[in-house]
Amino acid sequence: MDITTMVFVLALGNLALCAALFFFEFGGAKAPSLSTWAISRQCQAAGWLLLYFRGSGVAPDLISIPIGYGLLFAGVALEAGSLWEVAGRPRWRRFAYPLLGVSIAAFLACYWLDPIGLRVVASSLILGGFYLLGAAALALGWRGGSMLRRFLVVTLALLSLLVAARGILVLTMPGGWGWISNTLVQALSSGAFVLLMLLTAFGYLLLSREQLQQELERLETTDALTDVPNRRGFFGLLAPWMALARRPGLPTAVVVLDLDQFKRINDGYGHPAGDVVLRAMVDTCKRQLRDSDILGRMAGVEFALLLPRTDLLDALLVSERIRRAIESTPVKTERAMIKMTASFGVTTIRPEDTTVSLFQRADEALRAAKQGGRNKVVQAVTPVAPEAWVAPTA
Ligand SMILES: Nc1nc2c(ncn2[C@@H]2O[C@H](COP(=O)(O)OP(=O)(O)OP(=O)(O)O)[C@@H](O)[C@H]2O)c(=O)[nH]1
Repeated sequence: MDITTMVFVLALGNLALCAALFFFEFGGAKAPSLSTWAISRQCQAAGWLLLYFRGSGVAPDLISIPIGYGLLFAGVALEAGSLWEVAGRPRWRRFAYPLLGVSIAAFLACYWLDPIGLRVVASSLILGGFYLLGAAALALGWRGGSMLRRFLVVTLALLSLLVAARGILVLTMPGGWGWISNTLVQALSSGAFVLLMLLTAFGYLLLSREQLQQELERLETTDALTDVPNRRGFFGLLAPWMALARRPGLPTAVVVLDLDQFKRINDGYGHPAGDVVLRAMVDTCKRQLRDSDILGRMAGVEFALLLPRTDLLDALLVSERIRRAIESTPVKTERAMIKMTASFGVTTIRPEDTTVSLFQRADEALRAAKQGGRNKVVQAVTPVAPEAWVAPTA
């Protein structure tokens, strides 16, 4: 395949991607990285198309080269940017735009000085460099990353180096290096562009799908509003401590807490304000807990605390500390400073406990706290051991 056909393939490939993205239903919440990526594809499609018109003699060099390459640089820079966005670095524009400006200026200077040799050097190094930046963004998630991500990092890096190698070879050995002629490197670099187009497209889409899958899995066990384990997540984390309670050693405490008269907050200030209060309450609780303690949202405004290696007395002290912290930390919302309180039911896991009996006991204590006037910490009633029970005498 000659170079002009290769460039045509690149233009058509990118145009096809643009068309698919145009008809893709973004929905209400359009991911910023996806919009950036769509724009990057449009720039690349336009750039390659202009270079194809130049190759087939339709567009004059003076227009097609600066504009065509400018669009290509912008497209590849934005593509790298969308990968930085996916990697959780939304401020990539601060660096990418100045770098793109400098790159275009350097390319124009090289083109003006030497329309063939230096132009090839500059374009290869700039494009290879931007692709390498995209690979670097993916490499940030190497540790703990999937095999797909690692494969993409390695192949993108190798192909980027192949693209840049053309520029380095032209610069250092204009006549080629042994059997590695410039024509061969040019063909390889064009092939690399096609592979880069396919790999970045499939890679980006598969990585997005992978991220979505991970987020769905996370949401199965995490409460979306407060970002703490939900009922299912909490029970999962509780299971090993239930098993451990059958062995001798320090007990593990479980506390159930419920915000008092929350309906009033919702009715008085609105549901969004209620959500703000819930999030703030979780922050307040977390500040009072150890790293090993676990806070979970059981339902509505009821939360549970798992305090490993904590006896009843310490659990009561922790609960009292949290109660006071909640009471003395009004939450700032758009409409008002909202004060709130919470009630607590405290118990420890017993060897014979099931999750049902454990929570029944804690819930009873919580109910007692509510009935006793709210904003209270109440410990669960300890059952009387059969041997300690003495029948009353008549
Ligand atoms: N804003 C907001 N409100 C919630 C959420 N989940 C549950 N609620 C509300 O929280 C209130 C909980 O009310 P209850 O626990 O029945 O009673 P309460 O008003 O808190 O009174 P006591 O528990 O008896 O002190 C209900 O009005 C729910 O609609 C949520 O995610 N966000």
